[in-house]
Amino acid sequence: MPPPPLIAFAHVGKSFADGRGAQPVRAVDDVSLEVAAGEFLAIVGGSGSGKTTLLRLANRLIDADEGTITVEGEDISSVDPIQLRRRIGYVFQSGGLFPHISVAGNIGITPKLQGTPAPEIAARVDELLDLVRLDRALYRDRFPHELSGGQRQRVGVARALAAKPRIVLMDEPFGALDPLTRDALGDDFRDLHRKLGLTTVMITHDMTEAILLADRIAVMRAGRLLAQGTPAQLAGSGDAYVSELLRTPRRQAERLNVLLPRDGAA
Ligand SMILES: Nc1ncnc2c1ncn2[C@@H]1O[C@H](COP(=O)(O)OP(=O)(O)OP(=O)(O)O)[C@@H](O)[C@H]1O
Repeated sequence: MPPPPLIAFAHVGKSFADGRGAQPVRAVDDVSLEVAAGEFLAIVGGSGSGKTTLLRLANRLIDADEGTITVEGEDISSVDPIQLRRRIGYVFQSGGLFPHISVAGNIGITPKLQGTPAPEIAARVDELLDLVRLDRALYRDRFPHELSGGQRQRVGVARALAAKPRIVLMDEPFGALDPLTRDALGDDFRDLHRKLGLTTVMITHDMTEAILLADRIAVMRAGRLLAQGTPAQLAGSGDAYVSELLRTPRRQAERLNVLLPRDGAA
């Protein structure tokens, strides 16, 4: 028998009141999705398709209207949200760092809230800076505004890992970065995912990034889960929207093959 999934959504729905008296927005609509232990899942979809809402439902930043979500086998509706969030690392789109707290303070914030003694926090911060490949001496005492976008995201990843979670949720973590930094950070995170035995769910707009980093991809549109599977399974899904999403990486790969000679072949 396969091991039970680490995260499971079963017929999950979430609507938001419009606020102007119009119909509520159906942000997530009857989504059933399982994430296995050790898996790297990407959620891909256009703006407003419900990706962030689905992610935030998993750590109870918001609560579902319908359906059941289990994390490590527990129905999260009966788990204290603060405890739950300490078991799940969360990386925000633009780092989400506290601007008036140093890099070390940002990374150590969860252990501090958990009452970890200061020397242990300091050691953990150094370990995490090494893990995300930021020079301790240079970056430990800087403030977020003294960092590049890529460095901020590295700190965001370190902070998400501080309480040693098994699960990491990432909301478009590399979206705002230049392509080289994005590539380097994606590769580094993929290595961390493997080395630490994490289970990762990452939102991205970019199908190419999803194909390159994730084991499996879930495609959302208008709150619904349209398709899920490995890139090869998606390619065979036959869904017109999924085919459209796959067209760009495919065309780019073909064009690059023609235009860009391999090293030494020019
Ligand atoms: N707190 C909220 N109140 C009202 N409507 C909301 C709220 N959060 C999300 N929505 C609506 O729910 C829908 C899904 O939003 P969501 O942020 O989940 O999409 P997304 O796929 O993550 O989009 P993006 O890629 O632009 O971040 C959108 O129509 C959005 O306007």
